[in-house]
Amino acid sequence: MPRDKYTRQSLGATQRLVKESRVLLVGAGGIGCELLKNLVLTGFGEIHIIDLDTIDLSNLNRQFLFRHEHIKKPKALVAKDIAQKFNPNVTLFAHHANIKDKKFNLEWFSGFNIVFNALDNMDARRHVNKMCLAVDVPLVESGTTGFRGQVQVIKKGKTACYDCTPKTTPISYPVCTIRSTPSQPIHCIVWAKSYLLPELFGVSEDEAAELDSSEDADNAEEIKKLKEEAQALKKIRALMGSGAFGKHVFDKVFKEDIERLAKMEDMWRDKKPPEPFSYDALEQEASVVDKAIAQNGQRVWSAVENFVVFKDSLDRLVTRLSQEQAVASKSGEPQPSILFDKDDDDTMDFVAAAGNLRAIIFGIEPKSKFDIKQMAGNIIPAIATTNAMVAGLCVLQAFKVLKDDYARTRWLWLGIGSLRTDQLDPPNPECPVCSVAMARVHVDIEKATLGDLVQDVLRTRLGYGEEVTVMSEAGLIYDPDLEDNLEKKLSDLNIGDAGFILVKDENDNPRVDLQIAIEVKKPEDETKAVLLVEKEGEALEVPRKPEKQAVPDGDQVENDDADGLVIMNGVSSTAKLPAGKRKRPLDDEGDESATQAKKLQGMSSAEFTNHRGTEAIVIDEDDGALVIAGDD
Ligand SMILES: Nc1ncnc2c1ncn2[C@@H]1O[C@H](COP(=O)(O)OP(=O)(O)OP(=O)(O)O)[C@@H](O)[C@H]1O
Ligand SMILES: [Zn+2]
Repeated sequence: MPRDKYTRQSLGATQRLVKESRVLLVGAGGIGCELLKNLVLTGFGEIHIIDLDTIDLSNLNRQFLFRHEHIKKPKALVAKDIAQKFNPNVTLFAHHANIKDKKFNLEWFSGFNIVFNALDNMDARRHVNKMCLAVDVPLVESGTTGFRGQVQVIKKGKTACYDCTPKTTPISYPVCTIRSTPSQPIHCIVWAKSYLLPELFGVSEDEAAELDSSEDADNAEEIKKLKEEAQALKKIRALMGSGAFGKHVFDKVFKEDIERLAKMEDMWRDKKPPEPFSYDALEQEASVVDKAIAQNGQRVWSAVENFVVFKDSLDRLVTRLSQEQAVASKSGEPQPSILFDKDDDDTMDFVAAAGNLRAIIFGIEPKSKFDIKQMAGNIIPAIATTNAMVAGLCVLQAFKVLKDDYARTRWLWLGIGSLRTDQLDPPNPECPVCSVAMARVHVDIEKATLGDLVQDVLRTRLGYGEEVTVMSEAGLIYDPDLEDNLEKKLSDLNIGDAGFILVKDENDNPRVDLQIAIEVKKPEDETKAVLLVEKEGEALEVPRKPEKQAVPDGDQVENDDADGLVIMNGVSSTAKLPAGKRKRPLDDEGDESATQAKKLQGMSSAEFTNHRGTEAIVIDEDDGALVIAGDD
């Protein structure tokens, strides 16, 4: 029986497209391993895998292509070798490299039918987004955080791109919650990590991203007091090195500041006021506690155990800072500071113990060091099944992409126990990446000057007037008052293969911004050093900016309810569904605990910013099989 009998049966005509396709998979980590397996088993003809990393022990629990003997070997190469065994009929290529490497230039990207992102960072995602837009190759973008995940199809001119939606900034907390009225363990942990530790050993609280000052004006009186408190702590910092430093710090933050807060009766009308600690009382009990307790990260420490770890870690940090200061003074380097790092035991012990002492003062449940490490380090566990589901959804979307059926591609949101589908947004007309016109130029890098680009391409070929500015990735390189660079070679201006140039038309009735992708390749017309790449019969024209930018229609997709699906058990309700299928609305709408968990975990993911809460549909077959309505 031919190996592809079943895929042919289930995919029909699409199978030929799959077989003939050339795809790129960026990232061979959690999602990447699952996705590669799916692509190979589905029979995608040629698959390129790229990953810059080597295999680590911690990857083995979910990156199932890797085994213990592969540790320290390149992910891309091992993934290729293992996946190849699943299906000898597909051709695999592995690249152990950074996708941002110049050798992966536009020409290389343009050779793929689809690109899949299975990455873990915004920088690489943005790069791939930009490259795919520049060569008009569709991109299937995906990501997971814990039990949540998403898949987004990106197609130039038809859908929003990765940069069309602003990405959320990391989670922050109001200053007053952290400094005066904590109510949850995370507030005490953030206090220790982003206030106390930096005040004593690092940069000032003003620079801590986790502290949100936007409500300061409403609490002017309290904020003034808090500033005074911080000033007093700075004075104590000057005592570092003296024998009594630890006691000074302790008394300041766990006694005096707390006594001041406890006196503010208004604050404690509905809750128990904080109770200060006595250094001497704890010191008496401490003699029976071994400081090695710090190594027991699973058990929640008692007040006195936290006290011992607090003093011990403070001593370790003081010694370390004074040694680093001595070295810096000798070599004339700037004064060092100690920053929080969850994998640095000294800072981790300090944050755990100080955070717990504060929690006990405010009647908040203390946590184990292990739990505090997760919270302080914003560690969100990677879940193998979430990755697997997201990887499966990527392939389902890819079938529609291959058929050029963008009206049916969807934005998919995997939640806790649910899967929602959403229409893809049209491109955002304000997007700095995809709202601009795009062009490619071939450049003879030995000869080409900025003048060639401005004169031959912008003025002569595209009809730009005098008032034009040109920017490279490093900044402004040309405007009517900055003509010095015109005679310089592009290479001398650090513009090379896979670089981008942004052109802004400053004339009356200006054109939209133009992004020019640079490709180092001798132009076909040998008389030219820079040549615009144009498809035959499709001369590039840069449109004028509309008077008032209207939101374009994009490729409006129909609202096809039956295309939505949710994977869940259970039944209810009726709707526009194929006969024999049943529907019920999502049940994690307004899920407080999920929202809270997301906040606590510092889920900064842009992944969830665009969620519009569309009602989703459950489709169950009577036999329990999942049906994907609308996927023919
Ligand atoms: N610029 C890049 N070029 C190529 N591969 C990249 C680039 N940036 C990230 N990656 C790869 O993308 C993959 C993302 O996978 P994943 O999110 O599972 O991360 P991980 O590093 O394997 O696991 P974790 O971060 O949870 O320890 C990683 O294997 C990483 O090496
Ligand atoms: Zn965009």
